[in-house]
Amino acid sequence: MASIEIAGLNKRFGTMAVLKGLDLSINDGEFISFLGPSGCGKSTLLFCIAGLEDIDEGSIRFDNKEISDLGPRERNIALVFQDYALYPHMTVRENIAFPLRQQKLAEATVDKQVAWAADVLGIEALLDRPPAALSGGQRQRVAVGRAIVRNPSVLLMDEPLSNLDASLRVRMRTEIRRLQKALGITVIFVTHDQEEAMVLSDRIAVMKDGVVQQFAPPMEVYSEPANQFVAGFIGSPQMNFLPANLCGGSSDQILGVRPHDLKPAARGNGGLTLSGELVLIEPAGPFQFLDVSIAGHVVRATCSDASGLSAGQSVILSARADAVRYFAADGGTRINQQFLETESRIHAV
Ligand SMILES: Nc1ncnc2c1ncn2[C@@H]1O[C@H](COP(=O)(O)OP(=O)(O)OP(=O)(O)O)[C@@H](O)[C@H]1O
Repeated sequence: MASIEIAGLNKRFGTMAVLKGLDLSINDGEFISFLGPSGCGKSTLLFCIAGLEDIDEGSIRFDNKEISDLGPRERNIALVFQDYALYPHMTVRENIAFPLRQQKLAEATVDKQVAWAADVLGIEALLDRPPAALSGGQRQRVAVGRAIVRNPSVLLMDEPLSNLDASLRVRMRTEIRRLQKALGITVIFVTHDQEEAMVLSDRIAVMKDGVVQQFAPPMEVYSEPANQFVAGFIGSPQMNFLPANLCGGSSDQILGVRPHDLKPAARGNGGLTLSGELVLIEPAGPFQFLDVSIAGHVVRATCSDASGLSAGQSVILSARADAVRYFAADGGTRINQQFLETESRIHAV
């Protein structure tokens, strides 16, 4: 277990700046996700923490000790990759024991630690099998077993679930969270899957173009996004964005409202009211999504019963005032402004 302090971290590949002055402070025992679109620098940041990539400027501290000049083996970290990287010619037992044998620990200690890791992960029955005789989920458990067997200070995971099918991913993420809580270990988890980051993490670092856009607990990132990029990246379906002046606001602002907060209504309900033409009804299990065209902008709303609605008709959509967010049209920074209702906010098609 360790706390991690990253300050002023810059990383370049040739002339390309990939990490740009990153600062992050991670508490001992926290589960942190690095989340962002492909190429934003998540894996590079993870590899810098692991010692697999050198940094150009800045510092990385574990428990207040500078480690950026140490090699990977001296950092007491463990890495789990997407492809598990198990040794095919070794049994599960030998795979898990491998990092301990490299440390030249006594065989009795190796046996005890392997038995402990196998017990924690529920894979005792698999110990004598080769990796080829395991399912994807079992291989993933073995990779985690090999990572935790030497009690690392920090567990670094680079998209560890992305090779698994959807239902197994959901099961394995619950297991990873349970394991992390049981061990109290600091985990950094790289993913581009926002749902995975939301359910697993104590805090999420949302990244774009080598810069951390926001570092906060999942619900804060969702409800109080720092900027339009975060607001659009977190939440599915994506937050609706409209020029604020369409709804009586300022022309240098963008108004944002989530589909789940926008519902059809017989008339305005005192919050944001929009009217437009219903273009599409999309069933989504217990509710339906409605796509509504408003002055050339299609917004998405949610409805629990669309039986009285059909494409082509006019609809009124309503959201509570406190569900509305504002962003600067130039740069996207969040503007901390309350939605104030006025008649002019009702937009007729
Ligand atoms: N060894 C390297 N040499 C040169 N450029 C690199 C190297 N590794 C990564 N990059 C570049 O650095 C940028 C960040 O890559 P990185 O793998 O960190 O992104 P990522 O957010 O993890 O993306 P993904 O989700 O696709 O894995 C990308 O533009 C990538 O092409």
